[in-house]
Amino acid sequence: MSAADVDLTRELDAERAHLVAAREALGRMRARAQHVLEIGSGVSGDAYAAERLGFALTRRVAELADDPGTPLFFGRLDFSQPPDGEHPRCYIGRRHVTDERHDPLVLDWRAPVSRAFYQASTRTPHGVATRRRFGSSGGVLTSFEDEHLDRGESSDVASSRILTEEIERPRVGPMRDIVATIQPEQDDLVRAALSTSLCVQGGPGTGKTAVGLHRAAFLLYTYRSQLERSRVLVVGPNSALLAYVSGILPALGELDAVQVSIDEVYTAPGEPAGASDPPAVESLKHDARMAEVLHRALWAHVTPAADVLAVALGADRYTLGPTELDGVVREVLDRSPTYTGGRELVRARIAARLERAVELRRAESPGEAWVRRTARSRPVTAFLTGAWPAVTPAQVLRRLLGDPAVLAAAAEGVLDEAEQEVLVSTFRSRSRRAGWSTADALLLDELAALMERPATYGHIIVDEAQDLSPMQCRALARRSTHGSLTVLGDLAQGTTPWAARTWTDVLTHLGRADATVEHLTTGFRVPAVVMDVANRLVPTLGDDLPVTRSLRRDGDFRVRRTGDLTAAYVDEARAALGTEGSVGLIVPDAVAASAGAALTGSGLAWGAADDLESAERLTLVPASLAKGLEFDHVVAVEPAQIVAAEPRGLNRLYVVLTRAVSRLVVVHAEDLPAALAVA
Ligand SMILES: Nc1ncnc2c1ncn2[C@@H]1O[C@H](COP(=O)(O)OP(=O)(O)OP(=O)(O)O)[C@@H](O)[C@H]1O
Repeated sequence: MSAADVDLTRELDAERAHLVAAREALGRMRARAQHVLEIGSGVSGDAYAAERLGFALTRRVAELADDPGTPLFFGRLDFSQPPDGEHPRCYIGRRHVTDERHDPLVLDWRAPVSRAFYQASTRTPHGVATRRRFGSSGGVLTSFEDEHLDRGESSDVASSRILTEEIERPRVGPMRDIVATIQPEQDDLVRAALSTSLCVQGGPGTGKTAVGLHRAAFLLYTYRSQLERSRVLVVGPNSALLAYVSGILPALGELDAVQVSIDEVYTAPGEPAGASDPPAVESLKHDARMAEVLHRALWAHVTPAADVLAVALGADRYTLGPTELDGVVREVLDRSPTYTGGRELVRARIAARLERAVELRRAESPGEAWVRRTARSRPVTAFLTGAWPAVTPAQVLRRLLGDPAVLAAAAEGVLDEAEQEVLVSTFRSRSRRAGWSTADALLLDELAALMERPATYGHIIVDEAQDLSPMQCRALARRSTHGSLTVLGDLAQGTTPWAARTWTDVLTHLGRADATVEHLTTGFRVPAVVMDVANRLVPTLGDDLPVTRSLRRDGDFRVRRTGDLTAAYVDEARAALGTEGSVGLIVPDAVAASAGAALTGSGLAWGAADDLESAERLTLVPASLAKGLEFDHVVAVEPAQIVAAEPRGLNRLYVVLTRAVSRLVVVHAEDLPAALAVA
């Protein structure tokens, strides 16, 4: 061993000793939190406060859990000019660890000081002399790399072995966090202020999902007290992607974000579901024009007063005539209330008018109790039932879709006759027990929000946002009226019939037309040999879409033409299982069931794409569920059939071809789509 090697070994030993000390300190922090929890749960008093305290303490204990498979820090900064009040040397990790004197042993990656770890360069050193990155295996430090920024040394991903290894490591199990290797342009997005609404356009594998989730963790840390009340919502396209990424925030110590699929945002738990709509009807229900139709349909329930309203007090009778009643209704309508709130306001104002009439005649107030009773009295309620009836979203929608005359009145000048006709005929042809369709749930949510404003979130992060319909955007917009949004997506990967062609459309429907669109163009997932093939499709997918430049020089791409498709893909799946990492067999939706049977029949164990519990290395993925997922080895089956299956079939194929982390094999019997075949 040379003298330099001896120095390096000594240095690594010193770092390992720091890791041991940090682990011990974390253990003490956790023991203390556990102790406080035990004392706290013995404290009696206000049950609500006790429950909240217990919850906070339990969470604190959970946050301080140590994962022995991951070192507590992944980087170190030596400052030549430390920021005010900071130590000249800082270790950067997933959470703060302090010793018994409260001195920091590890700084949370989200702390302001840690920013320099991600951003420092020779040009803008942020006071950093040396940046150290640690390599590790199974929780043990195995190596480190130094960049002496003060000597003009700076490495990028390509020249850093530790960064390259992290990016190229096989993917096994769910998606992991990227805190150790966040790139400067990603870091800018992660750390944007809570008040900033962002839209991130990026090609496949450029880290949009990762950026969104790390942004959630950053915001929850930086604006803790504000967001504890107002909450963060993370929205994904489907349960398969949520299952893949749902472990990241808990691994970063954040247990409080709500993660749901887009349908879950607006599906009311109590409403029966199960019906489906033909594609044309579904698209119509996702169209922004439906908002106007629903608005009119609901407010059409408010009608002029027909009779005099009379209440008695003792022997006296007090009345309000139709003109006066209509005046009250008009005053309330002018305030643009919600339907339910407006109804209650009319009730209160009528009671107030009657109170005034009593006061005028008797020169004394009838008393608060009388006013309250009168507001709830039979005559007042009867008037409201006629002029401003209590209705539910389901009643309004059933009447609208079930009665051509009601629909015609609400849709006049908005939907043409053919559109009205198909809405009604589809609804009428449903069996009584069919329940609502997913698109109906969206309409019900729109109606419910006209009646009562929904709870809002402090921040909403929405992934695969290119696929949102105008009506889905509205459902998110009304849940973020007081908050901000992070909108992530790729216009080239739009596959829904209503997928956006421009971000301006999406942002406008989200009520954030002024949000800036940021671009990510470096791909971290798909190797260059595979990306080059997928990029051939890009010119056919939309206007002015950028191609993605892959950072990865490894990887492999093959095409296999066959007369026996099933035998060929089973064979490829089996061969792929012989190598390291995860395997995704992506098939046209129509053959998913038979592919499952073929795999099982051939003795290959496999898991379903949305099965969180599956421990199988082989996953069978219908093309429509591939979005956002990734596998080391992808076997993509029959591109022509994937393309033919839907109007945006080429976009779907682009999604399918960009799921591979290392190797892609395309297996086909039919000719390849022309856009792909061009070499
Ligand atoms: N800075 C980084 N360091 C290491 N890995 C990264 C980095 N950025 C992204 N990755 C990895 O690249 C892969 C792709 O990231 P991600 O899924 O977030 O991309 P995406 O843009 O959402 O892709 P898609 O559009 O295909 O859904 C993931 O495995 C992610 O962990």
